[in-house]
Amino acid sequence: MEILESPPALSGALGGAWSLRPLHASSFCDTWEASQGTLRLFVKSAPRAGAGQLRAEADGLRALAATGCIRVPQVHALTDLAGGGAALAMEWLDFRAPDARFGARFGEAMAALHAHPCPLEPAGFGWRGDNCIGGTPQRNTPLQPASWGGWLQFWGRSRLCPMRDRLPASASALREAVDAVIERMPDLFSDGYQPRPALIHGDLWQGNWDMLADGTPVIFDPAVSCSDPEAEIAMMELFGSPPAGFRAAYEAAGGRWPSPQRMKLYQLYHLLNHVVLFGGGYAVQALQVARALA
Ligand SMILES: Nc1ncnc2c1ncn2[C@@H]1O[C@H](COP(=O)(O)OP(=O)(O)OP(=O)(O)O)[C@@H](O)[C@H]1O
Repeated sequence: MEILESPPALSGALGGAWSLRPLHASSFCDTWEASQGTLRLFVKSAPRAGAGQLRAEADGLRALAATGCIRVPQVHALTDLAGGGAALAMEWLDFRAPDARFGARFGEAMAALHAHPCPLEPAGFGWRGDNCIGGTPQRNTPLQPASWGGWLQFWGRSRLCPMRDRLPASASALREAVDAVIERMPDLFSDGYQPRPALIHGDLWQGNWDMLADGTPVIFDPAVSCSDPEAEIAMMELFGSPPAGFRAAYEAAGGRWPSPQRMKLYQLYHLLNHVVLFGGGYAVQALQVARALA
């Protein structure tokens, strides 16, 4: 992606006199290191098309920070840019390679987040606004009651169905398999598990967590919602895996690992998203998972 915002314009939008160093461009935004004296910020800027995604990211970071359970970059400013764009400035964080005890600290922090009371009022599944998963819009229309039945409806209506509808026309077998999974969903809870809504990061692949110099785990680039926490673990297990020691600490602190069937159910959503975004071999993998569940 080309750099869309000129450094002087962005510096002005952030309050002036910032020295800006371009870092990289993702599918929807540019990233910058902004410095002013000893103050450093990590800044994302996006044109109109990506501005909503940045606003949702800021909202998600603030919601995660408000739980007090896990470290996220603090939002410094969310600013409008000319032409309907937006810039999200957050504190600059220096990461280190995870140490031997990192997984345990991370597992404890995630268990605390998943045990934290659902911030939606009244409690339910979804979120106060839609956001994006990767570059794909994610529907979060809140759904009460916060019961097992409510969760099944939410995962069907707001997760699997919208993603199924975005599949390419050529993916008719996959669409049918997804429909069969939706029908079968109640059977995947025959162990009596009753999910309750908790705030989850929502997109916790290996590229969205790291460690600070003092050992503190940090999560960033969220796609939050109030969901079954098992869905978070399933995502962590899909692309890469949680660090050594995570699972033992997570379970010791009261977190629950998904059953093999629900692991697949929740991973299917992200695999479908990868078919939508990248196509190719993800369609084969998604079809295998869907057929194994249906
Ligand atoms: N607050 C921060 N301070 C310093 N570096 C950061 C910060 N947040 C993220 N980074 C670095 O920038 C990289 C990209 O961040 P992030 O995932 O939020 O951006 P993105 O544009 O959505 O990227 P991608 O498209 O790769 O997901 C991260 O992998 C991390 O190394």
